[in-house]
Amino acid sequence: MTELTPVLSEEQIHTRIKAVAQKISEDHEGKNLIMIGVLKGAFIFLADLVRQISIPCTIDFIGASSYGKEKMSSGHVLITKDVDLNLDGAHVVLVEDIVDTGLTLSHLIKHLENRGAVSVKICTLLDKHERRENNVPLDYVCHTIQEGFIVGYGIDYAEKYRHLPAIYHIQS
Ligand SMILES: O=P(O)(O)OC[C@H]1O[C@H](OP(=O)(O)OP(=O)(O)O)[C@H](O)[C@@H]1O
Ligand SMILES: Nc1nc2[nH]cnc2c(=O)[nH]1
Ligand SMILES: [Mg+2]
Repeated sequence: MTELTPVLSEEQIHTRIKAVAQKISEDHEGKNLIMIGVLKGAFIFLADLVRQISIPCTIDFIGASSYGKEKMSSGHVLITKDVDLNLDGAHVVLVEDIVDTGLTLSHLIKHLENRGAVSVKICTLLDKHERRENNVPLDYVCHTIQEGFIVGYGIDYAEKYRHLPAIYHIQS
């Protein structure tokens, strides 16, 4: 039987989003800010985060998938959709739902720098420590968790549970 245990409520998520959005806005005052969400998992987080940003910014998405994984990362990152905007001279905030091994991010940071971004900062909803392999610098972190498999608020297990408004541990 599949069991969902609450980890973060909607209120806990939104309180941190407001604080992090304020910090991103302060740090990027006067800069060409592009907020880039990593599909699919970050789609809900990005939508809530940008509505709390108080300076002008543009928005885009990049599609990435660590293929072959169910609850395991395979070690390969595939870019399934590239950014459409021109990144020359841009200050990018790359928005992730969860950082686990760090593999997806380390691949995407290099890719965005190669596309011409002046700076690439990382904003993640969840920083999960358990399986970190790549030491990526996380500039804006909403919540830290140690272990377990998470679903909800954009984050899936086998494409299910993304629609849940809060965050849960899943056990099957
Ligand atoms: O730090 P890592 O070990 O690389 O794992 C984190 C990535 O894994 C998940 O995406 P996934 O590739 O499962 O695709 P999805 O966003 O479409 O669900 C999650 O959304 C992150 O993007
Ligand atoms: N759904 C889900 N995907 C992940 N990808 C890397 N870590 C996780 C996790 O805890 N949950
Ligand atoms: Mg993802």
